Amino acid sequence: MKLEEIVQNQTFKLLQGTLSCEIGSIVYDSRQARPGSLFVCIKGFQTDGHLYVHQAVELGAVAVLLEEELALPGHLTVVQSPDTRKALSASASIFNGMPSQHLDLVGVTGTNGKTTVTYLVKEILNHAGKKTGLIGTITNWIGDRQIQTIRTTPESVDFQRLLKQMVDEQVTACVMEVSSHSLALERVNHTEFHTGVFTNLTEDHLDFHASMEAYYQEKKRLFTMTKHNNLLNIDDEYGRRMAEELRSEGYPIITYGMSDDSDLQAMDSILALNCVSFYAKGLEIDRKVTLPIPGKFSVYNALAAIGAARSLGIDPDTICEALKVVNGVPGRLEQISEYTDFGVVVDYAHTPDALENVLKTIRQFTENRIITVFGCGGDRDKNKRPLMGKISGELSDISILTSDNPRSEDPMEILSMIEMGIRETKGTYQLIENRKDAIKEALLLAKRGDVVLIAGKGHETTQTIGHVTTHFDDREVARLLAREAGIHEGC
Ligand SMILES: CC(=O)N[C@H]1[C@@H](OP(=O)(O)OP(=O)(O)OC[C@H]2O[C@@H](n3ccc(=O)[nH]c3=O)[C@H](O)[C@@H]2O)O[C@H](CO)[C@@H](O)[C@@H]1O[C@H](C)C(=O)N[C@@H](C)C(=O)N[C@H](CCC(=O)O)C(=O)O
Ligand SMILES: Nc1ncnc2c1ncn2[C@@H]1O[C@H](COP(=O)(O)OP(=O)(O)OP(=O)(O)O)[C@@H](O)[C@H]1O
Ligand SMILES: N[C@H](CCC[C@H](N)C(=O)O)C(=O)O
Ligand SMILES: [Mg+2]
Repeated sequence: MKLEEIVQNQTFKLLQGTLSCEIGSIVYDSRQARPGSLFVCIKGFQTDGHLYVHQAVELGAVAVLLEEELALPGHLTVVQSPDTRKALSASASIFNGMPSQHLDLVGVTGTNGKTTVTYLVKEILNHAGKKTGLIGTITNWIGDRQIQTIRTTPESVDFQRLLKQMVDEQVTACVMEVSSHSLALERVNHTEFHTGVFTNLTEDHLDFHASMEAYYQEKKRLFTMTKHNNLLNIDDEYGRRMAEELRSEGYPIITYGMSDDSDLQAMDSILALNCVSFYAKGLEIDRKVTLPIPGKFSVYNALAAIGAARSLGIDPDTICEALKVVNGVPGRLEQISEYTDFGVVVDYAHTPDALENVLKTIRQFTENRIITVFGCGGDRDKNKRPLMGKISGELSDISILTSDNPRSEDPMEILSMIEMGIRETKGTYQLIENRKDAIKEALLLAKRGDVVLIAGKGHETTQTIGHVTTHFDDREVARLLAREAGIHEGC
């Protein structure tokens, strides 16, 4: 595609060269440049893409889109933009043929529940016989083909390319997680969402967003990009506020929750050990729904999925049949079946709200004590550390504080921040920096009827300490320790 076509609707200044040059790929990382590339310089949080133009040119880039003027070889085309992040997403969308216009795209945002809701929606759409795409934290899917991912919501170039691939492979609907980072960093601009879903908004990512208000405003941006419906959880205070604001701004909304004024309402919920069931009223569902995932929050996730599926025109019978038999989501309330005397559950709760919900859910079904192993990520929101400590102290019988991707921070420093919160409670706790040792200790302490909750890493298969990332999977560790314990007893 010619550069003039790519930048046609953008504000830019041609500094040198010609817009009629042919572009074969768009890259924002100099290391990805190849002959025919357009290299877009992004001023980032860690470094500045302008520093790597020469590497991109050496690798074959023929054009550069930048913010700051640089002295560059005369054969290059150089275009200046006031905001290269915005220019990147606009260019990526045009370059890939505006793929979001050729399939039904559902965007799910909120602090907790995005991955779970996207999995539920995908299962419903599969059940309805649709070839479906999924973009999110654990993995991406094009129909039955799995594609690895490192981001919850990819950078615009990678995102638009993936959507185009889906369109090329006859995917008719895609459901994706839209993180607040992606909204703030313009990753999903120039995208047409069929339906938007808001799960909830609670404390997280305040390292990145200046305040809860800023976090809320970023999330809200998704709902100004939707063509058909916006589904909002009005039992959440931010969801209710968003519904009121969007309604008065003229955007289409559908509300869901347990409140009487919800368009889609869950009534008479039954929360059982391995499932939830409720009567779903509204959106022509009007019947009992069962979901084989426990916890009150599963009722909300199911409502969100039902609403999204109805918005896409899926009939109520298909939705309910699909929900009845859904598979659990990897690393979300995943039980480690090797343990029979006591329960062992791995869950991705890494925010105060998620930890509270998951502990309250487990408490309902625990005969004896809850032993919780958890930590907090380094180089991430520090405010949540004492909050999570307090929640675990109040809702667990024993807490074992340990490392969860300490990244560049001192692991013990993170633990002492969590400890500040737990100290406000009467909870018993230990600090064990090494995560495997911490899990082992919890399993040694566990007695008949207890539940060991290993929280924070869920499906993750790595642990990052300093700049070193090694293989680590809570589920594997728990299974390995079960085998070791078995061998030990056998002797
Ligand atoms: C805060 C944040 O999201 N940062 C993202 C952002 O980084 P950045 O803009 O600061 O980039 P940078 O590293 O300073 O580099 C600047 C530019 O130089 C380029 N560069 C760099 C080195 C080089 O040799 N050549 C080169 O061209 C880089 O490609 C980049 O374009 O853009 C990068 C490229 O897309 C991302 O990799 C990076 O994600 C970082 C690693 C990250 O950890 N992001 C997390 C917080 C994130 O996005 N998480 C959300 C989930 C959150 C949730 O809901 O829970 C997600 O959607 O995944
Ligand atoms: N609707 C919900 N409300 C509150 N907590 C939830 C909800 N759904 C799931 N959780 C809890 O939050 C954890 C994370 O769930 P999930 O992965 O679905 O959320 P997410 O929004 O995708 O998270 P991330 O931002 O890390 O991608 C789960 O392991 C569970 O403990
Ligand atoms: N999407 C979240 C995941 C956190 C998971 C936790 N295990 C950690 O590493 O902090 C984030 O990037 O903040
Ligand atoms: Mg997720």
